[in-house]
Amino acid sequence: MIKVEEARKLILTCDDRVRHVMEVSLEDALGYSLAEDIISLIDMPPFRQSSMDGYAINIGDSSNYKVIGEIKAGDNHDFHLTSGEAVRIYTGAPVPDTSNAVLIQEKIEVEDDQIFTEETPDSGMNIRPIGEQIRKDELALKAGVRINSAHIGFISSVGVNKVKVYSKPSIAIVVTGNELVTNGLVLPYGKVYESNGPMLRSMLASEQYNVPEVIRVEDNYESTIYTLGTTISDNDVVIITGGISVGKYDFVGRALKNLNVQEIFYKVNQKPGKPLFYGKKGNTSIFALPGNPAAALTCFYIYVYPLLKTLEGASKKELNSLNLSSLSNYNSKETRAQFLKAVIQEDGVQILGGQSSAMLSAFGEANALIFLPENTFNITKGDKVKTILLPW
Ligand SMILES: Nc1nc2c(c(=O)[nH]1)N[C@H]1C(S)=C(S)[C@@H](COP(=O)(O)OP(=O)(O)OC[C@H]3O[C@@H](n4cnc5c(N)ncnc54)[C@H](O)[C@@H]3O)O[C@H]1N2
Ligand code: MOO
Repeated sequence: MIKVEEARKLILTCDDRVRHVMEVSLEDALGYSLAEDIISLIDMPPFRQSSMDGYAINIGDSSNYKVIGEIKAGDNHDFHLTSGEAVRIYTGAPVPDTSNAVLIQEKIEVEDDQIFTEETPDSGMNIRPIGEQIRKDELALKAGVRINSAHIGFISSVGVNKVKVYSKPSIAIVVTGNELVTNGLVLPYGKVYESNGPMLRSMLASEQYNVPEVIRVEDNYESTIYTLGTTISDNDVVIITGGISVGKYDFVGRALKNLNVQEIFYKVNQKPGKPLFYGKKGNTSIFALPGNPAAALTCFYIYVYPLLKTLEGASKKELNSLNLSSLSNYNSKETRAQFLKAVIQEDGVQILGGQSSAMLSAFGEANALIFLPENTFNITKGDKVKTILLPW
């Protein structure tokens, strides 16, 4: 059985396919990874900008200033201020070249066209210099950045409205099992509601992937071969759940062999998710996740997620992790590496109850997975543990 660390390395290193680049408008760019550096088209801010509502002054010798005009945000007129003169100004408005400070209005007394201040103004105060954030032709975002909403705002502010990005992989979800019933229908004895499909679809949606319809396949060798054969030839990534263990009616492994899928690894020394399979056929990556729902979701985060990020050209491929103090004592006889559902609190991380790979209730409560390496039998409160942050 392969170790978690080796399996993760294989995921991150075994893909060398050429990625397709396309140009999208900024409003469609959320969740795509940049295929090229973004260079600022302008200085930002483009002019000396007031950061407060108040008075732009030309610092004089006394605390009195004469107000000679007004500049609002968006105005395009300049004033020539001499020492001791001021203009009324508002946040975001251009500060005249002849002004060297902005006084906030709360600290000003006004009488007709005269203002008085008790402040001793510092040169440059409350004025954002030209290019304070970024200069024209400077690097705004590096290729490989996965575009979030802040990036869209930032790129927009520097005048860029189209970006080159890598296209997203096409993904199929196949769930296997005679026992699966669509949620909303009557549940006969011996059956369970199909939950892996909706869970993985929503996971893909939340990460801005194209969301496929879930494909169902019964526990039958021929139909498993047929369904997997077509989905593998039509997609970049196929995510299968269930039927990958060793039972007589677990047909996924045998079907993948029949379809000449190259096994990269099968079975990882971990809990949950021991029977995880990862393989390739041509340029298609195939994951067979264990059917147990919490095992499937854990394997998604730890293995499928970094592969998807690799395929879409993102430079950051894995979930963030921190070393945090455990708030719980934990004992186990497990020799496999473990991923434990956990909640990060202000002063550390708490291990949740309900760790069974068949149970999703604790996963819903969790915001992190604690990773315990192989042969970790005891965790004592205060021990540092590797804590992987879930992206929700
Ligand atoms: N003799 C052994 N038996 C098992 C082993 C083993 O090493 N030797 N490994 C166990 C482990 S660990 C896991 S995990 C499971 C994985 O089995 P499969 O991947 O073949 O999954 P299934 O048997 O098809 O299903 C397991 C469980 O999950 C439920 N399930 C499956 N798909 C869905 C779905 N889409 N929605 C909701 N629930 C689903 C299914 O009904 C089963 O209860 O094997 C152990 N066995
Ligand atoms: O790999 Mo299984 O997930 O321990 O039930």
